[in-house]
Amino acid sequence: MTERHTHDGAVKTGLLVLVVGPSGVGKDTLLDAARERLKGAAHICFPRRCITRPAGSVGEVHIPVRAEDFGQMARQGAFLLSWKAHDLCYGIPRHVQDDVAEGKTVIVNVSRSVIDDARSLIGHDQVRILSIRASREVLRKRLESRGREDALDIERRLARASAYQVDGNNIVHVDNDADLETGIARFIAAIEIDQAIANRA
Ligand SMILES: Nc1ncnc2c1ncn2[C@@H]1O[C@H](COP(=O)(O)OP(=O)(O)O)[C@@H](O)[C@H]1O
Ligand SMILES: O=P(O)(O)OC[C@H]1O[C@H](OP(=O)(O)OP(=O)(O)O)[C@H](O)[C@@H]1O
Repeated sequence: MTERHTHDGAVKTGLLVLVVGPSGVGKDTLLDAARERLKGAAHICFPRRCITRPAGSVGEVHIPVRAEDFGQMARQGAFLLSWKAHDLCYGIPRHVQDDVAEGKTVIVNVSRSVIDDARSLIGHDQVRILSIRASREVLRKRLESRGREDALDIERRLARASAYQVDGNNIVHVDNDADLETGIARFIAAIEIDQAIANRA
């Protein structure tokens, strides 16, 4: 277990917080709000993801990577975690492992399919899962309102919603089925619970 001692002697245990949930549930929106509201917490970081999605697309600010370069980057060890979804490739930069080892809390949006990989790489006790939930009807409305995908891609994303079950330990479910401010408050509260647990570690 890696720890970092702050100026007041408090012990900060490194954490990798994985934000997961079906497409359209609100992961990126909640992360953007948390990034803004927690920007004063120096030990909490929200790294950008490498995605083969064109720069400037609707939604998250990501690190654009050309599809023809992604495979080589992965083979060269550029990513701690990587996966394919929605005809895109996603990578979490390798430095995240060092950030956690230095005692930081790192919060990232990942596929449900890589949760066990993260637990194996980082250690079960240092991985927390924030599982964002909303009904299928809400998912459809949000994907349509987002306007980033066409009708076929929306149907494919909705079909994928039930493709994975989130199980194991250190999971906090966050229901994002109400108004946005309520969802943000619940999300921030879940992060603060993780911080309290880490401080007691
Ligand atoms: N609680 C909420 N209430 C209303 N709209 C929301 C809420 N959470 C997210 N949204 C909207 O739903 C859409 C999908 O959110 P997004 O963060 O892109 O989801 P994900 O990253 O999980 O695919 C966006 O247009 C976003 O503004
Ligand atoms: O494997 P799953 O758990 O179904 O997740 C599929 C993908 O959706 C999310 O990405 P992204 O946020 O770019 O897509 P979204 O905004 O449509 O959720 C997540 O980071 C995965 O890359």
